[in-house]
Amino acid sequence: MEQQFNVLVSDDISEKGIELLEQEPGIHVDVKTKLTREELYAIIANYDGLVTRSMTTVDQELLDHTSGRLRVVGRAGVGLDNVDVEAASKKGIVVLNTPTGNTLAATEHTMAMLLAACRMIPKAHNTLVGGKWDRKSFMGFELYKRKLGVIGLGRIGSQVARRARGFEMDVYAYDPYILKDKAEALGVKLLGSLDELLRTVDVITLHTPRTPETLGMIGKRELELLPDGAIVVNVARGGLINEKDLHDALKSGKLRAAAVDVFDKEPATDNILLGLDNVIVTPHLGANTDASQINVAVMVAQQVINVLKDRDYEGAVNIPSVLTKLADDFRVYFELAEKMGKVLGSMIGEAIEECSIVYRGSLFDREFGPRSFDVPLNLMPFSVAALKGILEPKMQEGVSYISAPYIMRERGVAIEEKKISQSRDYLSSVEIIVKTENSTRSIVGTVFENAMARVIRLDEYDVDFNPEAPMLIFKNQDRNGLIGEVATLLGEAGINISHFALNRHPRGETALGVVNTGVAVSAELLTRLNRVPGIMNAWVIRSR
Ligand SMILES: NC(=O)c1ccc[n+]([C@@H]2O[C@H](COP(=O)([O-])OP(=O)(O)OC[C@H]3O[C@@H](n4cnc5c(N)ncnc54)[C@H](O)[C@@H]3O)[C@@H](O)[C@H]2O)c1
Ligand SMILES: O=C(O)CC[C@@H](O)C(=O)O
Repeated sequence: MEQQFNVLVSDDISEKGIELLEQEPGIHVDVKTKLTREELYAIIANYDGLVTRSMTTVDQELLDHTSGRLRVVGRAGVGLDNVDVEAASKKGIVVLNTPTGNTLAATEHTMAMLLAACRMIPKAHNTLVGGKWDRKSFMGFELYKRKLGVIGLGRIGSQVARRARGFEMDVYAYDPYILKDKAEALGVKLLGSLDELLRTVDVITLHTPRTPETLGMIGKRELELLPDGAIVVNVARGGLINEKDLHDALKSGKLRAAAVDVFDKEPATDNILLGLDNVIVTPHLGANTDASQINVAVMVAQQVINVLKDRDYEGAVNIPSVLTKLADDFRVYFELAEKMGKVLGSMIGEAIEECSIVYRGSLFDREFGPRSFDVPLNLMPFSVAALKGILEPKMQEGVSYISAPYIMRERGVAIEEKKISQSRDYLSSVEIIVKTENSTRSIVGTVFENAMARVIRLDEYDVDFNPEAPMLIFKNQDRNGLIGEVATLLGEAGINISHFALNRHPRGETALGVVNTGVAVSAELLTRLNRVPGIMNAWVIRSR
């Protein structure tokens, strides 16, 4: 008899997704939305799959009520703010999302918001509905030949750029992680810095994920760089623009208008922007179209079925099945490769052109091919972990073990794997080498006999550390007293150093320091550290 699987749909998703689940033999579906936490705790142990949108919080507490039966959580949409992916991974639960399913909906909403802001359509509508025939107050802003600045030229940013070209706008972009060729193919001019973009364009539209780097990326200083009368659009994520600074720039007339779909805190019913005349707001409607809701529901339903029926699936953000198939010593390498990738990804500030992963030692001689591990692009599982680690600091929610190789390929990054049976200094090691237009960075790690994973070299520095984020890494001119100054600044900020490693460059003059900081160094402290005389560069490696 065919095995039966129970799936709970706990948020409103399109009927089409539910039908797909219902039609699948061996799957029983319950749709129970708006459950209280207690109601959810009481029934979750009966289910093999859970399908959510953003209303169900899948946290440790809920997972503790699953009694080991739950195998997959599917999120219809992109954001995983409501899912504790790490806790799910630890329980071997696959977490899926559908980042491509609502790209066009968010793109079209961006265009709608931009046009509505240019012509103040909501206000004009309200005036007429209120009985006033006022044409004088609504002088519009024409897009033809105006300059659009796209911040983040990924899936949605690229589609917005295409449509803006249809309006015959001159399109510019700032995205340090894509190659010029991609922008050129879209007819977009890629600029080297955010400041340059802001000084160049008349309108900006944001399409980056929310990461520590993009959080607050547009504030008072950045808004000042825009020409007077500029327009700002945000259909990406709350927090990318400082709301108070945006409010002030709208109020002072520095900005002509803003169109905002996403907010620091949602629901945003008492947001500071709501009282302004020249702002257009929508309650996070970017993905709200029939087509996109059908897309994400069908995609998530199909993926959930695939996981439960042991078929191939694409959208997993974690990959517990690979982890559980790897023997213990390889699992340590898998985790090490991801952490090493994260170190390099946090230190690289421009588009990657090549990425090589070199495996040394007979340990890696065996076959790790696709038949055993279902790994995309036939890569070794450790390479996938490394690629995810490299991308994560700049992407977060959009990157998974499955998507990382495809994202790299889409960005034109050449990926190479090499196995060298002999390893000179250690029994085995993994090296990741990343090339960009202006630099090459590399990191080498090994696992000692007691399963202790260590980095043993970073760039040209032989430095031994546990790559456990949060960390601070810095390069400095080798001078007396500098380490003391760094330690004092960290101490003053209440940071308790748990490990400190330092080594000189083989040719002297410079050194590299690695500090395990326990908590992430703030942006402000990083600026102060970068100002210490002799510090050439400092980077923060965050845990999430
Ligand atoms: N409003 C909505 O309902 C809605 C719907 C879908 C997606 N979104 C949001 O839209 C955003 C974009 O989604 P996407 O699918 O295009 O993502 P994507 O991952 O395809 O593209 C994001 C791009 O941002 C770039 N980027 C990262 N850090 C950057 C930085 N510091 N400066 C400039 N560029 C940077 C990346 O290189 C990438 O090219 C995400 O935040 C997503 O959550 C919102
Ligand atoms: O409407 C939703 O579910 C959220 C839309 C979007 O921000 C997402 O995270 O996919």
